[in-house]
Amino acid sequence: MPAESLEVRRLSAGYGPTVVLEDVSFSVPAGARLSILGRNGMGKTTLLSSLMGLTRRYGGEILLGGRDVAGLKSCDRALRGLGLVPQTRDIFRSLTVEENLIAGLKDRPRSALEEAYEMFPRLRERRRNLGWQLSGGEQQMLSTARTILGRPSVLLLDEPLEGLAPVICEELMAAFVRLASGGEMTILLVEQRIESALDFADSVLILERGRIVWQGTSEALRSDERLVEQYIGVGTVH
Ligand SMILES: Nc1ncnc2c1ncn2[C@@H]1O[C@H](COP(=O)(O)OP(=O)(O)OP(=O)(O)O)[C@@H](O)[C@H]1O
Repeated sequence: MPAESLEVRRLSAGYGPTVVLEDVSFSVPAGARLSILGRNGMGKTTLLSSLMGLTRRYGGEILLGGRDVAGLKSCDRALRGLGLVPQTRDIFRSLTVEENLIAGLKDRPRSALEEAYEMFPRLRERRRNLGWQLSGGEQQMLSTARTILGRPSVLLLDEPLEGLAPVICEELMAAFVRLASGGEMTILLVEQRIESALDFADSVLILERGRIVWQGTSEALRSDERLVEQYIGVGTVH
């Protein structure tokens, strides 16, 4: 499935009676890369979960390739092309690495597993190990690889670098950039490391208490230290 555009219009969502996201609107062209920033607890994970249909929606539209998927169940959104790599690394702990990857293939041939092993050689070495036997970083690799194997048209990444060694982080970010620039996927990234987030993305949005307080290009944010300090709470971005 090639990359598709994503447009979110006035989305409000939360958990049970608690509204977390309010009136969130943004759009990402097909094949573009967006980073979502904000301090802890500001709603970044809730935004990705809401796009995937895992929260309660109070209002708004989610247009994937121009068609509203907001009324669809999570599994149907996945079939339409949305793919989430959650912060919780939801791998099957009692299945092997290879069985986990096979579960992500959807209707693709088994030979496609090679793509995952090329991206993460460590997973090939551990392909007969069970999910629970993997380190945190390896679980992160497996969760990411399994979602990418399904070839989503819009990929949602929730802190995919957590627990990975710096050299693997760099390789992984380069792989994400290639997937987007090759027109294969549109990518939304939640990432705490602001430098990685800015290096990765064309554009950025900042969430504060469930609302978008700033949207613009990575370059514009990089050159405005005041904004970074105000909304993200860190100093200079180099
Ligand atoms: N399952 C849930 N039920 C009720 N409230 C929740 C639930 N998950 C998150 N929240 C609340 O929603 C708000 C936003 O949380 P969220 O996890 O989306 O923030 P975040 O920006 O991703 O934070 P972090 O950077 O720490 O991961 C917080 O106030 C949090 O307490």
